[in-house]
Amino acid sequence: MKQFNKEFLRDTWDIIKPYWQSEEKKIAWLLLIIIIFLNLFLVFINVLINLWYNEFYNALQELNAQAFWVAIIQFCILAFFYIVAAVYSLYLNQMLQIKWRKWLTDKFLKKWLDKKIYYHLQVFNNSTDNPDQRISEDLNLFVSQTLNLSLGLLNSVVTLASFVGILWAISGPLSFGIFGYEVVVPGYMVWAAIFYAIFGTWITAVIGKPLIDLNFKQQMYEANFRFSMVRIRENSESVALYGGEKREHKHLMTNFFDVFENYWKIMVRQKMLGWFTSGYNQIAIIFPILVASPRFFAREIQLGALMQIAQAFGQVQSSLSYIVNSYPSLANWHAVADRLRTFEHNISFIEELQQKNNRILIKESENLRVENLSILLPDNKTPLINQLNLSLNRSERLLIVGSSGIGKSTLIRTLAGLWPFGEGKIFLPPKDKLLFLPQKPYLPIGSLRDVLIYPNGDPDVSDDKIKDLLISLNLKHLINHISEVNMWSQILSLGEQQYLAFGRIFLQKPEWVFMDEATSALDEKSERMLYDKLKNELSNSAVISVGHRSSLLSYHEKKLIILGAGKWSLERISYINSEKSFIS
Ligand SMILES: Nc1ncnc2c1ncn2[C@@H]1O[C@H](COP(=O)(O)OP(=O)(O)OP(=O)(O)O)[C@@H](O)[C@H]1O
Repeated sequence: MKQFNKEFLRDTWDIIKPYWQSEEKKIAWLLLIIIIFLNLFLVFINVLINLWYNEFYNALQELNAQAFWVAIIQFCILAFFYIVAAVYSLYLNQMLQIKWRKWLTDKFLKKWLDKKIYYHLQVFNNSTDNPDQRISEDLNLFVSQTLNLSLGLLNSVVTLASFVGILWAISGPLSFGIFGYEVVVPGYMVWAAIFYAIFGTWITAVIGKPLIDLNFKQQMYEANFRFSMVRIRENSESVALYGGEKREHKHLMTNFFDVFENYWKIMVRQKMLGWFTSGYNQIAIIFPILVASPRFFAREIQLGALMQIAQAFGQVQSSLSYIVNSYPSLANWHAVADRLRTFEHNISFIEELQQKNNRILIKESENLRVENLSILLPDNKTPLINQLNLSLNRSERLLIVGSSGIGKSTLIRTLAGLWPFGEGKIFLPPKDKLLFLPQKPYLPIGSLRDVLIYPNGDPDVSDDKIKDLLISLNLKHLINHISEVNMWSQILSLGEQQYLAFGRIFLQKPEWVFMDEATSALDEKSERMLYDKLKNELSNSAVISVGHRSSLLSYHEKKLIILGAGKWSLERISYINSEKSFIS
């Protein structure tokens, strides 16, 4: 098993502890205490049922009908309390699990989405595979396994302690002669149960050990297989246009082959285990009676005591087995906790990276001002832009140009506070006055209304206003679908998506608009229409655009040319005449 060292325990405790000290701590502790109480109560009823065995079977042996009926009524009462406690123990346990999971999910989601960590994890730290899986599956497993393992162990220890005493008291000593000596084994049934349980669980562990690793791999292979299909779904059009079905099919079947092959290994292993555990469990029914029978036939004990011994033996053996068997469960729990720990460590790594690289100072101000801004690649050496200085008022418009891959988007990323590599100062108006439109228009899953008000628009904006906007954006055919929830990014053309993204500007009216090739999929006429509308409706808003087309020049007053190797030049765009032709 992986090591339960100090570091592991400290990190795992750090994941467990906060919930029990949070604002939900009262209800959490109350639920936990009730669950523990119910578990102990169940053990107590088991002890009473064990005593009942004695009376019931003695009544049968003595053909005592009255005692028989009294025992039946006693059993009904015990069974009633057992059922109520068992049902509520499970119900409250699940309630605690889902509450704890909800709290942890919220915490992890916050951490992941806070300070753009999700973005930086993806771009700068590839070792965090599938954060989605960590937050959905691993948190679920962690919570359920932590509770079930600790409660299961508590239950087993208390059961073991209660029944070892009973078994010791009722089993009596076994005496036999060996080489002429009289050997007396006190409480011999206890030793028999310990021997039986340890033997059984040891063999189970030996046969079942490879299953831990196999089950872990099965989860991973299933996730890979699922993810490959999700990728096809997301890129269905591209795959269809390329006609890549054969290649995809082959790839999916290669992925599925891992699932198949691993499952086959699990099957074979489980069959081996099945031979043993079925036999072991069957023998467990007869074994204690067999071992206790000499005293029964010697008339030292009655049928009642014999059955009581058998039941107590079963309890001791099964709780001991649980404790020894918790080995694979603990290994599984360790693996889950490890994945959550690495996730947390990677988040801290990114936070450190952000701190270390915070040589780009971003401060609030009324207008945009950039002072001595140098932007580097993530190697922290290769320059994209050196010592950039520029300023922009609210009424000005800046066009950023340069060849592909030269660093235009990276400058926008830096202004947005996403790019940590470099140094210098950026003075920017407050975040709620800015709107960034990225190169790939992002349409969240939801209605067209949700798409348009994303991320911070007014949710109560009237349908009429949205309809008018859609009409003005040449999207009249969408006005009857305003409230239709859909994956719009899969339905609308790229140009239509850029229209919608642009629509956000007219609806949300930001004072500062940053656009990274936000009209690249539109024809020149549509692009002009949008920029004209922008000029008319948001005449007091500053615009910073990245673009390749010369037709964009007429909508801007300044031009920043990024030349490569850190070089740049900033120029004022001057009109030659009013016929929309320009030199810069
Ligand atoms: N996460 C990253 N890790 C390493 N290099 C990166 C990363 N992101 C961008 N780059 C590199 O930075 C350079 C500038 O990229 P950027 O996206 O800013 O170019 P661009 O001028 O916007 O290009 P285009 O006009 O094609 O959109 C490119 O060489 C790119 O490969």
